[in-house]
Amino acid sequence: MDTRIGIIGGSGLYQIEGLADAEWVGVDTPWGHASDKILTGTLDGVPMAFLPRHGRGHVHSPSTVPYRANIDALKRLGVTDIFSVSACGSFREDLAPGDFVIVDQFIDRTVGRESSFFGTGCVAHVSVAHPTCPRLGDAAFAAAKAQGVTVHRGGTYLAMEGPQFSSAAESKMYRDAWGADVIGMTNMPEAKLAREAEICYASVAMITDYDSWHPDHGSVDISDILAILGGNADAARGLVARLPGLLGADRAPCPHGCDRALEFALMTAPDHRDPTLVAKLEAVAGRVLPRG
Ligand SMILES: CSC[C@H]1O[C@H](OP(=O)(O)O)[C@H](O)[C@@H]1O
Ligand SMILES: Nc1ncnc2[nH]cnc12
Repeated sequence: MDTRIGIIGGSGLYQIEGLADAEWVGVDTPWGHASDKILTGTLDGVPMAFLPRHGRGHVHSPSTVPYRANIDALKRLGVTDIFSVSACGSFREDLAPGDFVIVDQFIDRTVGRESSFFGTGCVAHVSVAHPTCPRLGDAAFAAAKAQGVTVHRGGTYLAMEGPQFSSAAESKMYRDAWGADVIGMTNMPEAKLAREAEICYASVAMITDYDSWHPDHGSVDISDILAILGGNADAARGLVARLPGLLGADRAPCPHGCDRALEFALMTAPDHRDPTLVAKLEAVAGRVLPRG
């Protein structure tokens, strides 16, 4: 199988440079429009697909990002491995603004977002006990190190609904009682949907602030975040540019099974499946859902 790397760029990362045969392509999905067109091309001989999560010009809020359409569109383009890049607040003194964290766990506090491709007429249960792919995490960590940024391997990302930032009480609870390391508004349900679509997923958190718990730092403020993001954009693009060289063009099956997540996940008996939903699932679950 061939590698195709998908990059979902978060706040401050709306395009990447250096792709050969670069082209912004629109992809139709049964889940609606993706956040934007997708920038396709190759880098070091590896096919790439870049999607700005909020759209160019930052049109979508964390709550209105079309997460299902985004993952479906990347799957349709043949993406095998997704790297998410996100701005995040920090709950730890040693995760300082400007640092990168390779997230490996999530606490999902989002509400009211469509968080599954499956449902009535085609029920499936995938495991997200380990929601990120260690192979991609290793690559992101190595790329960040080579880029010269301060990077931390592993951390728990609390996904909140937003768009408002947390209260000081929430911030302290997430940190002290729940043990979260970083906070953002977008990696859920994105990571869950990538797992359902059998795409490996890793998350690079760019720390922009100490949220609102730190006694020596004021409450999180968007102007501080933008200043850090501006300084980080080149490092994020440099990290991305190193990924094709680390992953290579040929892809073996994922040793952690991300690309076989649906193997035993389907619950609905074949003769009870809703043909309309099954048709919508063609891209993300066609491997395990043969159509008559
Ligand atoms: C610009 S601060 C808040 C905003 O930034 C993060 O988005 P992303 O994960 O796409 O980088 C955060 O989750 C909020 O959506
Ligand atoms: N403190 C914070 N809370 C939620 N999302 C963020 N994105 C960047 N900083 C954040």
